Amino acid sequence: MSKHESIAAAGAVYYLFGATGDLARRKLFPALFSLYKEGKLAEDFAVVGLARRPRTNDEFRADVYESINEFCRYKQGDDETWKKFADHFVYMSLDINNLDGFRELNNLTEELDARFDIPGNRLFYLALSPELFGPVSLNLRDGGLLESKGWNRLVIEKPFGYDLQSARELNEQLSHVFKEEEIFRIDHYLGKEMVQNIEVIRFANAFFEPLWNNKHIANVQITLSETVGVEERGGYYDKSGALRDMVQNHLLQMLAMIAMEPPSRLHPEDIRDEKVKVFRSLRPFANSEEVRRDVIRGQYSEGSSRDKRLNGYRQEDSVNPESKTETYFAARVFADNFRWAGVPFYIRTGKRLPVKTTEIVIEFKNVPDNILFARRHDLSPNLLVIRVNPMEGIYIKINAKKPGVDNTVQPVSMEFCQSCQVGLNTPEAYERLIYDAARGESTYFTRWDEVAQAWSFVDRIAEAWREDNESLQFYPAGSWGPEQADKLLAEDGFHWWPVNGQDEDNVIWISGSSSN
Ligand SMILES: NC(=O)C1=CN([C@@H]2O[C@H](COP(=O)(O)OP(=O)(O)OC[C@H]3O[C@@H](n4cnc5c(N)ncnc54)[C@H](OP(=O)(O)O)[C@@H]3O)[C@@H](O)[C@H]2O)C=CC1
Ligand SMILES: O=C1O[C@H](COP(=O)(O)O)[C@@H](O)[C@H](O)[C@H]1O
Repeated sequence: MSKHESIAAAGAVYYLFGATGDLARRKLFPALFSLYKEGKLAEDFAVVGLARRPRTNDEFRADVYESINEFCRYKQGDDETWKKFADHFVYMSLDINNLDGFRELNNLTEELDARFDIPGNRLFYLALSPELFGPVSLNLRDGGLLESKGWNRLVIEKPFGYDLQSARELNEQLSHVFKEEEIFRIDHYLGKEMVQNIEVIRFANAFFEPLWNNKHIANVQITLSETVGVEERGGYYDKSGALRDMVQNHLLQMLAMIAMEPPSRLHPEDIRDEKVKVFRSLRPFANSEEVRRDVIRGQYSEGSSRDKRLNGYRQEDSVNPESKTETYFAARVFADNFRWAGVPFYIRTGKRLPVKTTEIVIEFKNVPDNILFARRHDLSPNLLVIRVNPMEGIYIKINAKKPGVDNTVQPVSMEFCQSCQVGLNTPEAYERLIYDAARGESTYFTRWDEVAQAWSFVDRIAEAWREDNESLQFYPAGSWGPEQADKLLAEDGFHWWPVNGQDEDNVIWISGSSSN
């Protein structure tokens, strides 16, 4: 057996619903090609692109070729690899609502099984708008596509519902056709290297785990900031807003990874059980006053970045000119459990902020007041910063003696820059997630009870906002969002730590990256 064969996922037919769409072009084709290049897809697979638009197989392969050229971390390179890869791709025009089309798809599948020696495994990837998730599942069943002798898996994109009620209805529809263990709900943040690294940083380091509690941690800050505006996605985003688009999923998932107890076994269900416990312990907002006190809701107005004028949200195409949708969200959240009692988690996300970054900051409590240092110097708190995106790495900030005779203390940062070591060529989240789904590894997919708990937390906020016409704050595009988000921390004696170490002029950097 060659090295590659030992890591390849089991052969399967991959049905890519939404094959002419944006996600397929920017993420899914490139991810499949990278997996193929690395031997994680052997030769016993086929990809069927599905959408309504007509395409010949050759036209479809040309689309895939262009997408890889533009977005893949591996370019096609040698023609031989590309030709072999492209040969596995076929296209079929299909309307989700046409059951006969699914029967035809079943016939095509039999041909592909025979041609590529595929053992009857099926992976259905729904890169479609969410209202089609239910109908596709029913037609897959009624069209006979689930009757093969191998496994069936459904990979489903976000958003999973609009609120708890609609998520329940969707889940109910899917559960008539697929078992929970066959459903792989994507949250692409769980596919990111540094989000997966949280478990290792926490549970494989004697430095951190003993301190990982309310005795030693003062607060946790999670920032997911974006420079982009709503772009062409107004149709979707104006109904969703930051709360549903980013908080219900990515931000709460990262919070759960930080806050969860160590699982008793490294089994997907044990890990997901621990995350559910965190969601259950989130203190629900009791009424709209509490939401007003602890949650900031903003929308970008006209502004600028690097001398470029930027439209306000309401001026964007396909957005209601009187929209009250939030493009910024910040909140103070508590997990009411033994480990985290009293520790605020500050979470924020926004569009049209000054930088694109995702960072998690763990701020430790200061050492006790002592005659040696804490009374004589203004000590900076120790920080552990996990850089998720786009730079990957961690740094810790500690206090050290400034060289010289006057015995002063200065902050020193020690950095592990993962991006500098492996370049910007780490696997994309979608590569990892497609590979995991093909291997039946569900750890980094969200289970139904996690999704439901996250919705019930978020729904209380949405409900309070529905009645409230005043809490929306406007912030200039290109700024760090409403000032109220700073006040939220100031009330507790904290401040947002600058992202990317931006104002760390006084910090000495000790890098763990370049010499390796
Ligand atoms: N784009 C992104 O970056 C991200 C997207 N997502 C999620 O991924 C999903 C897809 O998003 P995206 O690719 O941007 O959407 P697009 O609108 O770009 O693509 C939608 C796709 O669905 C197909 N489609 C629409 N109606 C039908 C139908 N009745 N029958 C068959 N095919 C149909 C379209 O093809 P045709 O018109 O030819 O039928 C097209 O291929 C959504 O759930 C989105 O929320 C999640 C995270 C990021
Ligand atoms: O799911 C989404 O995520 C992207 C941000 O993802 P990233 O990997 O680029 O950080 C966000 O722009 C989009 O609105 C949202 O739907």
